[in-house]
Amino acid sequence: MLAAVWTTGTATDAENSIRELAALAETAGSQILDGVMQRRTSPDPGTYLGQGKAEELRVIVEATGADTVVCDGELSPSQRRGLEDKVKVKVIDRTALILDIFAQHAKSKEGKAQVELAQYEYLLPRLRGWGESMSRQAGGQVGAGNGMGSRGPGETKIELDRRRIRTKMAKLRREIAAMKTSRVTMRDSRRRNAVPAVAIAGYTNAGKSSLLNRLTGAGVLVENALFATLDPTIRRAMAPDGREFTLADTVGFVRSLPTQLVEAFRSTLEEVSDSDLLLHVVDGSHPDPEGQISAVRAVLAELKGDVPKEIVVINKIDAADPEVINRIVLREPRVIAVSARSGEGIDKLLDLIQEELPRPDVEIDVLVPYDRGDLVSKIHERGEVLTSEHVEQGTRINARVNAGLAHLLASYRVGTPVA
Ligand SMILES: Nc1nc2c(ncn2[C@@H]2O[C@H](COP(=O)(O)OP(=O)(O)OP(=O)(O)O)[C@@H](O)[C@H]2O)c(=O)[nH]1
Ligand SMILES: [Mg+2]
Repeated sequence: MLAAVWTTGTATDAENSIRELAALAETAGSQILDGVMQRRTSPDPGTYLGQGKAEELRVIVEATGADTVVCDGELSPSQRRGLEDKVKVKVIDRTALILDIFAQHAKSKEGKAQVELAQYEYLLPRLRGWGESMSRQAGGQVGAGNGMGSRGPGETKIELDRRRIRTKMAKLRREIAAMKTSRVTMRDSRRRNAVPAVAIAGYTNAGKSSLLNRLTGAGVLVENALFATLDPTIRRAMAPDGREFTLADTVGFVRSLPTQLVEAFRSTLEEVSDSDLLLHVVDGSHPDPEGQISAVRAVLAELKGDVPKEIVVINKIDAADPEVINRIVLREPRVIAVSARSGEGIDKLLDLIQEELPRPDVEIDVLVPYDRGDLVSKIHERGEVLTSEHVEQGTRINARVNAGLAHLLASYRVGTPVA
């Protein structure tokens, strides 16, 4: 059963919101039986829904045999307990639901540690409330089986006292920090080789992994499910002019992403803020793509550091309303419409990426002998070739490269290089 209190925005916003909640609950593996929605200035402090609506919900729960109520918001411990007492089945909120999906999808050691940390963060202030209502309702449906919201360090470890949980959290933070170090080292080595980093970010299910696959031929899992990708995948890609860059697929964003998750996934999300260029993928066929764009930007704004230069990539144009696409194109300064599925617009996207990649800063004029073809390829991969000509003694190239490569090529310089 879904339950939502609708406080601001239009009826369409409220509908989109509950539809997304349904998609999230289905992704977590549940079957939606029904839902109730209530218009109120604010949620009831005791039971989230108002008394009348809560009673209505109880009746539907009984009639349908639902075993869980999922609320579209973050409930205080007492609201959750209050509503649970009323409807007599387990009540979870949107945050717990998202945490549950992340727990199911985390594959890497780092991802698992990050989710576990976020779950503890969510659990800690709720510990007492949950424990009480659990023991009061022992034998009932609450806590029976492994339903939604009970995976990970949930009910089984509930007896752990706060101090032990805090110790565990500190340990997880240290582990995550250590894993971050190895990733930063990898990133630094990419930096040294001056390979520009491009990150793909965007709302969940926008088609980020599909785009990565389309641009690089990587076989990353694509699924019509929310949060299919949790671990960043990084692949090499090539601009039309032959320059290399890395392309990173990242975890999808969602409206009011639980702050515990933003916190726990900070090091992963830094993959985005540390990149040279951001491809912000938007599902053009979604009912509210602009809402998705602002939700993603709100999460990005929470990260430290500068948000990199952004290209808005409107995806799924094969399924989208052209008017909606036009609306977004007019609003965004750097924007392109593509279909990762059909390949439409992908060439133009690659041209745009090439234009926006950081430009290497040293201009060189070199004559490379024919037996150093390796250097010529390096110039093509790492630099921006302005002119290239085959002469008797070798290949004469005028290009922009980074300082490291310019140094490597110093002995092949012709005339005076322009810095
Ligand atoms: N019609 C259409 N569907 C697409 C297109 N690109 C992706 N999809 C579909 O959209 C769904 C989500 O695609 P993914 O690539 O997994 O999306 P994602 O952004 O990586 O999603 P998460 O990792 O779950 O956040 C899949 O069912 C894809 O087949 C497209 O250009 N057109
Ligand atoms: Mg994905």
